[in-house]
Amino acid sequence: MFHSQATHRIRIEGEVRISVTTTRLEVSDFDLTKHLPDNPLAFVRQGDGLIGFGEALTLTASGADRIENLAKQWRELTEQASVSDSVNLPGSGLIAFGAIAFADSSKVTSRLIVPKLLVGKRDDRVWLTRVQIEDGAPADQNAIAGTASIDPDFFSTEQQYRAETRMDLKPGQVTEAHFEDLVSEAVAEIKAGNLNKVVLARDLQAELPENFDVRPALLKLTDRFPTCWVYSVAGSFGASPELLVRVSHGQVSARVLAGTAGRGTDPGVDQAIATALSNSEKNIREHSFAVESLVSKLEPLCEHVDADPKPFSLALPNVWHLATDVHGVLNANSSVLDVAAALHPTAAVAGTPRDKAQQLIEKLEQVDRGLYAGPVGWIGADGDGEWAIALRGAQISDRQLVAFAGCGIVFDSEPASEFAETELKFSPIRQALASL
Ligand SMILES: C=C(O[C@@H]1C=C(C(=O)O)C=C[C@H]1O)C(=O)O
Repeated sequence: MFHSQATHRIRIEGEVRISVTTTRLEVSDFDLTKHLPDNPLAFVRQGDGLIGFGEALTLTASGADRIENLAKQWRELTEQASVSDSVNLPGSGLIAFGAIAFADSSKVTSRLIVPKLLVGKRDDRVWLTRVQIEDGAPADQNAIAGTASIDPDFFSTEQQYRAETRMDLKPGQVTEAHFEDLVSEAVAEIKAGNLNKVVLARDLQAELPENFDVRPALLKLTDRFPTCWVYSVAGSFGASPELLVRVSHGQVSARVLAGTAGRGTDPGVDQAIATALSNSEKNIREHSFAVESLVSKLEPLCEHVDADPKPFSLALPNVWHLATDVHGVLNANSSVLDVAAALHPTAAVAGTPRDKAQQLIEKLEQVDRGLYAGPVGWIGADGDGEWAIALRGAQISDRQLVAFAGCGIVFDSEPASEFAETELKFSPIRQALASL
C-alpha cells in the first residue's frame, strides 16, 4: 500500500521536536469527505484537498499583528526542519491548517494547527502524513506525544457519522430591523463622504444539540458547492466561494467576489438576472472597490499583477456573484501568510478606505465577528498554501453555533434588499444544518 516516503525533522529550541513522515497511498476513488474524523480539520474543493486528525501542535496569536505573528512563528518552526519530500505535491509534508479572526480587536484567538495525522488528495494521488512530537529527551527514552494510529479499515470503509439533529437558526444580536437601521446609517456616512463602501454583517444563532456532528453538514456542503472551498478549522466551517490567496512556487492568485444577485428558477429569468448583475452600476462599483483593494495591496509584493478588466458572473446554486480572478508573480520569498497579512481584510469583507470601514464596522455592528470573514486555509513548510475567506458558514463554541452573513453597502444601497441578500447568503448553512 505504501508507495513512497518522506520524513521531516524539526527541533524547536532544543525542547520540542516534530517528526513528520509523508507516505504515498495506493488507493483508488478515495473520497476525503467520507473519511472525516470527529471534529475534523478540512480544506477541500472539487474532491481535492486536505483533512486533518487531532492536534499535534498549535500556534496562536491575537491582536493587530496576528497574521504576521503566525507567519513568523511558522517560519521559525519550519526553518529548523530537515525536509525530504518525495511525494512533493502542494499539501504534502509538514502542513498547518489555520483560521484567523476578522478583527484586530477580536477576543477569538487566531490559530495554526498541525494535525497529528493528515490525508491529502490531488488529481487522484493520495498521501498520508504522520506527525510525532517529542520533547527534549532522546526519542527512545521519551513517551511520544501526538502519535496517531489509524484504523486499518480507514481507507476502505466509509466512516459512520452520527445522525443529524435539526437545528433552527434564530436571529442573533443583530435583528432584521436593527440590520436595516445599520445599513441606513452606513449609507448616510457614505453620502457624507466619509467612506465609499462598508461591508455590514448580521448573525444568526442556534443552541448546539448534544453530540452534534459537523461531518454530515460538511458532506452536504461539498456535494452542493463543489466549486467552493469547504473548510473546517477550529470550530469554523462552511463553503466559501472566495479565494483570498493561493501561493504556489512564486505564483500568487486570488478570486475576488463582490456584487450579488439571487438565482432565478426559470433558465431565461436566471440568465436575465446574470446579465442585469453584470450591467448594474451599483454592483460594478461595489466590485471594483474589492478588486482595487486587492490589487493595490498585492502590487508591492509582486513583479506584476494581472486582473481581468471586466468581472465575470460566477454561478453558485443560490446566488450569482461578480467575480474577478487575479494573478501575480511574487518578487520575494513571501509565504502565503505574508501575503494574507497584506491583503486582509479586503474590501469584499471590510470596505474602502479600509481603516474607515473597519472603524465603522466596529461602531455599527458591535458584535465580535470571530473567525467569520477572516482567512481560513493551510500553509506548508515552504510557505506555499491556500486561504479562502471564511464566508457562508458558522462557528461553534461551547454549546452555541453562530452564523454570519454580510454585504457590501455603497451610496445607493437599499436596506431591505441588503437584508434579502444576507438571507440568500445564509441559505447554504441553513440547508447544511437543516437535517433534510
Ligand atoms: C460578506 C459576504 O460576502 C461577500 C460580499 C459580497 C457582496 O457584498 O456582494 C459578495 C461576496 C463576498 O465577497 C458574506 O457572504 O457574508
